[in-house]
Amino acid sequence: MSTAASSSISISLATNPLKNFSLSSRSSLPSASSISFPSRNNNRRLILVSCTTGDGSKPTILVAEKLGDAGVKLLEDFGNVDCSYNMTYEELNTKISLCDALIVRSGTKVGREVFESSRGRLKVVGRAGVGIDNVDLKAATEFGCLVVNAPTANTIAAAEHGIALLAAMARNVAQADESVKAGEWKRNKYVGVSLVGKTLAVLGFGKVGTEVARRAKGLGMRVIAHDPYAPADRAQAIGVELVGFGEALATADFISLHMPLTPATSKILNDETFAKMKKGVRIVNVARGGVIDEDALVRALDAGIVAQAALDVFTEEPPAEDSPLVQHERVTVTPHLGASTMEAQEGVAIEIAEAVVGALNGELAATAVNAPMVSAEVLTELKPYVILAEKLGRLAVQLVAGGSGVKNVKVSYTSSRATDDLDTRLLRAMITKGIIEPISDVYVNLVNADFTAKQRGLRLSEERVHLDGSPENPLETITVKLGNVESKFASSLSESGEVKVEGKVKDGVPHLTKVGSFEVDVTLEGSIILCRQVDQPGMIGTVGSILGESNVNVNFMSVGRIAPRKQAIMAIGVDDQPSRETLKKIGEIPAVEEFVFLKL
Ligand SMILES: NC(=O)c1ccc[n+]([C@@H]2O[C@H](COP(=O)([O-])OP(=O)(O)OC[C@H]3O[C@@H](n4cnc5c(N)ncnc54)[C@H](O)[C@@H]3O)[C@@H](O)[C@H]2O)c1
Ligand SMILES: O=C(O)[C@H](O)COP(=O)(O)O
Repeated sequence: MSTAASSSISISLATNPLKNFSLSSRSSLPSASSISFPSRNNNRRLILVSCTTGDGSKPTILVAEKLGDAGVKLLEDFGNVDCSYNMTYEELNTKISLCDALIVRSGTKVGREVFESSRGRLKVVGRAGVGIDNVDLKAATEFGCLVVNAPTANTIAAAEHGIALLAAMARNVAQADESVKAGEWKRNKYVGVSLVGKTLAVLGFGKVGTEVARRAKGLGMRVIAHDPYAPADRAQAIGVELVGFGEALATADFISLHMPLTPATSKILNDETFAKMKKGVRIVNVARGGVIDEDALVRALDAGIVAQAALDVFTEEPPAEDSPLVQHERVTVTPHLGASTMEAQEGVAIEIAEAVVGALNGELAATAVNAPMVSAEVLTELKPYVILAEKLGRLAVQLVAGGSGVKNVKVSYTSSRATDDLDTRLLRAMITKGIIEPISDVYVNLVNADFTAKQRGLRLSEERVHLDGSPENPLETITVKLGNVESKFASSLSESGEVKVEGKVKDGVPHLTKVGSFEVDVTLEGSIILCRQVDQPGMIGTVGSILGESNVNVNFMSVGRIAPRKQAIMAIGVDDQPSRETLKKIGEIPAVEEFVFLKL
């Protein structure tokens, strides 16, 4: 048992002390213990999103497009795997309500209807590849569904395909092949152009763009690149000059596209931008069809601005058979083969299977697309604070009369470390989870916490307060205050009228250290009974006996008081849920002015 004196004397108590008690619980909630944390030496396991199925049954993983055998095997070792290729959108929407995870490539649209039809069961979408333009990320986030991709395993394959198309286009390989097979021998017609000494503009200097640039340098080309987000030193290191978009267009003999399809890059090559290119430019696209206005490309080909194009990707896949672009004599096409090497497909399958299994285990792969990433080291250090954050949110909301009225949340983090060192996204998400879940049937995780808070009109403001002292711990205290609410336990109100709870981590264990203006000290395990009483001898014994008689195990007790024989708060940690009858007996102790039972 520990006793703490209140640091603040001015507590406003109701003139007619409330004698109330309330049972607040939601036993079906996922508990903080379902969150798993990475070991320090496993860098791939980075953050948490509680994706576990909850009832202990094996998860069902729907694989909607051909996935390499090694990946399927990994999935089968973990869950029930349903490989259903070539489903219609309607079939997918029907099946999805029975699935915990879905794995797709670029050929499956994962729209809002998929998340709606899953009715909350779908916890992770794995994109076996890079581009996630076929997944409705906004809808996924709203539904708390994690999206992971496999961003690295097909980089080389895509770059090699880009180079293959570049060389094939320059030397008319596809056209000449078709001609010879048709019985012709037209050596003069298929004279090509050389690559050496020509300028290649790489648009999108990310993973694939960089590998294309490296290979093009090896072919003796001058390589420039445009990418507003690429670091200059990476370009410099391989002898590539980063230039503005206009300069890239105006100087390139060849343009190779390697940016993602986003609202900003959609139809980035259009009538206006084609007009700025060198006459006779040649274009390769292994990124996404949508980055080119395909009608404008046909016009530019016909006008002689673009001499040739080599395309692996199209706005609609497959494109219409009679597409003037596909049928154009000076256009070389492949059916989205960039990632299609044996090696890349095995790699992608393993990469995505590991990420999906990790997510279903309650971890998050380093390749999360719609959730913040926190390094393994930070996560390990923050682990007890994450639990503290959720429990403080859970306690605070249960202290509010009619908890659903909570709109204003103020969170204060004190730390003796530099305040900008503290990444609070994880803590904020867990406080939100703690506040929202006890008063709704919404499942909150790291993916949808901010969205859910916004949707419910919950305004959460955070402040980081620097304390002098040893920066050994990432945090000293976390305080959660709920403003503009009425409390069902008047003593939990701060001087400024907010429901206030404060906690800290002691020896790795989260503790409640303050309620309103009263200091307490109780571990945040099991459930808590808070009693306000007139401080007098025998109170602890009286309450302890009532609980003991009902076989309720007390794990911790703490009393915080204003002054001897004045108001005090007794915090009692209990392992078991007391019956209503037991709680009623506590409420009937004459010195008890108000009390509340809170489930963690
Ligand atoms: N054809 C295929 O089979 C195939 C295979 C792999 C990748 N891809 C596609 O290739 C593209 C690139 O893949 P990656 O792995 O290199 O991705 P990446 O994220 O590593 O690189 C994309 C780069 O594009 C840059 N970018 C974003 N907006 C831009 C803009 N407006 N202008 C210029 N650059 C911009 C980004 O800063 C980033 O550096 C993606 O669209 C991906 O889907 C296609
Ligand atoms: O974005 C990608 O990874 C590529 O376009 C590959 O797509 P795929 O998985 O459909 O081959």
